Amino acid sequence: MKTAIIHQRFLVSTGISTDTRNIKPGSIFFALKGANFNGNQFAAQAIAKGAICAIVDNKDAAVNDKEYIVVKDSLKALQKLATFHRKFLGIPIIGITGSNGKTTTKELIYNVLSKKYTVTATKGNLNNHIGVPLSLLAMDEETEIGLIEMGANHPGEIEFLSNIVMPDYGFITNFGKAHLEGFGSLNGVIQAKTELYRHLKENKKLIFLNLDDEVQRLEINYKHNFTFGANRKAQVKISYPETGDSAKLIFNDINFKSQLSGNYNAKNMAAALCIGLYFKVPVNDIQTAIENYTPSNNRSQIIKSDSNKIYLDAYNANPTSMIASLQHFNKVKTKTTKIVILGDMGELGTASETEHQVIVNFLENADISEIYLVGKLFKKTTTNKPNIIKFENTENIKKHLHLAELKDCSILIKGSRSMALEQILEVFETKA
Ligand SMILES: CC(=O)N[C@H]1[C@@H](OP(=O)(O)OP(=O)(O)OC[C@H]2O[C@@H](n3ccc(=O)[nH]c3=O)[C@H](O)[C@@H]2O)O[C@H](CO)[C@@H](O)[C@@H]1O[C@H](C)C(=O)N[C@@H](C)C(=O)N[C@H](CCC(=O)N[C@@H](CCC[C@@H](N)C(=O)O)C(=O)O)C(=O)O
Ligand SMILES: Nc1ncnc2c1ncn2[C@@H]1O[C@H](COP(=O)(O)OP(=O)(O)OP(=O)(O)O)[C@@H](O)[C@H]1O
Ligand SMILES: C[C@@H](N)C(=O)N[C@H](C)C(=O)O
Repeated sequence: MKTAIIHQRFLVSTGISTDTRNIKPGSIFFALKGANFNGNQFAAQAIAKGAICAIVDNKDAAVNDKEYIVVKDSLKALQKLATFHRKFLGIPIIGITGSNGKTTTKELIYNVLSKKYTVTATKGNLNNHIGVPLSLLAMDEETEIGLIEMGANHPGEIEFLSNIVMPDYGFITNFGKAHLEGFGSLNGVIQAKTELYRHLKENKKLIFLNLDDEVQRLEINYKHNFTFGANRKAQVKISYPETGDSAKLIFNDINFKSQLSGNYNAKNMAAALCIGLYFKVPVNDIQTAIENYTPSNNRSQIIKSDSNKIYLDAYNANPTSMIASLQHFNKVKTKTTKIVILGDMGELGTASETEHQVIVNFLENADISEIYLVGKLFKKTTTNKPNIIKFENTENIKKHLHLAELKDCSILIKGSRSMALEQILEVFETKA
C-alpha cells in the first residue's frame, strides 16, 4: 500500500536521490544505511536541499507527515518501488549478467537499440541491490526498452535481482573465474549466474544464447531462445576473423570493426548484433552503432601516446579476463617492444595464490619483452625469468616508468580496481 503511495509521489518527482552530497531538486530521497553513514541522519538536509519527500526507516527522522514517509526498511522500500514502477511501465526489459563484459555489452546493446528505440539503460555499472532499483526508476513513460545490468559476488544475488527486474529477455556474457571469494569455484559462478536462466524459464521469457559457450549451449532445448555464434546451429551466424589489436566479427559477409581492444570483445559485439537483429534494427545501423562505440573508464581502451600504444584495461581483473587479455596481446603482431604491466587480481579467496601463479607461468613462455607485476599477491609468485620484474605498488612502478625512456612500445595495462593502474597513464603524455 505504502509502495503505491510512494509511487504517486515518485511520478511527480524529478527522480530518486540517495545522497545529499548531490541531491536532485524535486526528487525523492531514500535514507539508506551504508558502511559509513545512516542516511536517516541526512533526511532533513535532503528536504532543505530541495527533495520533495524523504523515505526514512527511523521515525525520529520524520519531521512531519507531509514531506516524510516512514517505512520499515528504506532499502526494501526502494526495491519494492522499483518493481512497482517496472510493472507500471510494462515495457520490455532485457537483463544482462555474466562474469566479464557486462558493462561493455550493455553499452553496445544500448547503442544498437537506440538506433530504433528510446532505451533506458543502467548507468555505468550501477548493478547491485541499490543500483538495479535506481536503474529501473530511471525509466519513464518515454522509455520503450529497458536494459538492466545485474552484478553479483555471491550466490542468490542474481535471483534476488531478477525478482526485482522481472526481465522479459536475458543474456549472460560469460562464466569466468571472477569473485571466487564469494562463489567458491567456477562451478559456483555457473550456478549463480544461471539463476537468471532459471528465472526466465520459470516465466517463459526469452534467452539470448551464445552457442559457442558450452554452458549456454546446454539451454538450446529451451524453446524461447534466440542464438548467435560460430556454431553451425546458431540463428545469427557469426565468424570471428584472426584480428589485429581490436575486436572484429563478420556477419553476412559484412565486416564489423570496433574500437575495442582484445578479440574477446568480439563476442560482446556479437551479442549486441544478435539482440539488435531480434529487435529488428537494420543491419547497417547496428554496424554503425557498434563501430562508433568508444570505450571509456579504463575498459578495453586503445590509446596512442607519442610513439607508444597503450592498451588500457585497468577497470578490473580476474583470472579469466586477465588470461584472455594476455593471450590476445601475445598474438598481436607488432614491430614495437611489447610490455605488460599487471596488477593484483582481487576477491579470489583461497584460489588467489594459484591463480596469480598461473598468470606468471603463462608469461614465462609468452612473446613479451618486459613484464612488470604490481602488488602483494603477484609478489608471492615465483619465477626465475629476468624479464619479469615485481613492484610493491602502483607508486613504485610509476617511479620506475618515469625513469625508463619508453619509445615504440605496445603496452598492456591490466589489474583489479583496487590497484588503480590507470594512474600509470600520468607517466605518459597521452594523446588519444
Ligand atoms: C549506500 C550507498 O549508496 N553508498 C554510496 C555512498 O557511500 P558512502 O560510503 O559515502 O556512504 P554510506 O554507504 O555509508 O552511506 C549511507 C547513505 O548515506 C548517504 N549519505 C552519505 C553522506 C552524506 O553526506 N549524505 C548522504 O546522503 C549515502 O549516499 C548513502 O545513501 O557514496 C559512495 C560514493 O558516491 C558510493 O560509492 C556508495 O555506493 C554504494 C557502494 C553502492 O552500492 N552504490 C550502488 C548505486 C551501486 O550499484 N554501486 C556500484 C557497485 C557495483 C559493484 O561493485 N558490483 C559488483 C557486483 C555486485 C556486488 C554486490 N554484492 C555489492 O556488494 O555491491 C560487480 O562486480 O559488478 C558502483 O558503485 O559501481
Ligand atoms: N567476453 C569477455 N571475456 C573476457 N574478458 C572480457 C570480456 N569482455 C570484457 N572483458 C574484460 O573485462 C573488462 C571489464 O569489462 P566490463 O566492465 O564490460 O565488464 P563487467 O562484467 O561489467 O565488469 P564489472 O561488473 O566489474 O563492471 C574489460 O576491460 C575486458 O578486459
Ligand atoms: C570493480 C568490481 N566490480 C570488480 O570487478 N572487482 C574485481 C575484483 C576487480 O576489481 O577487478
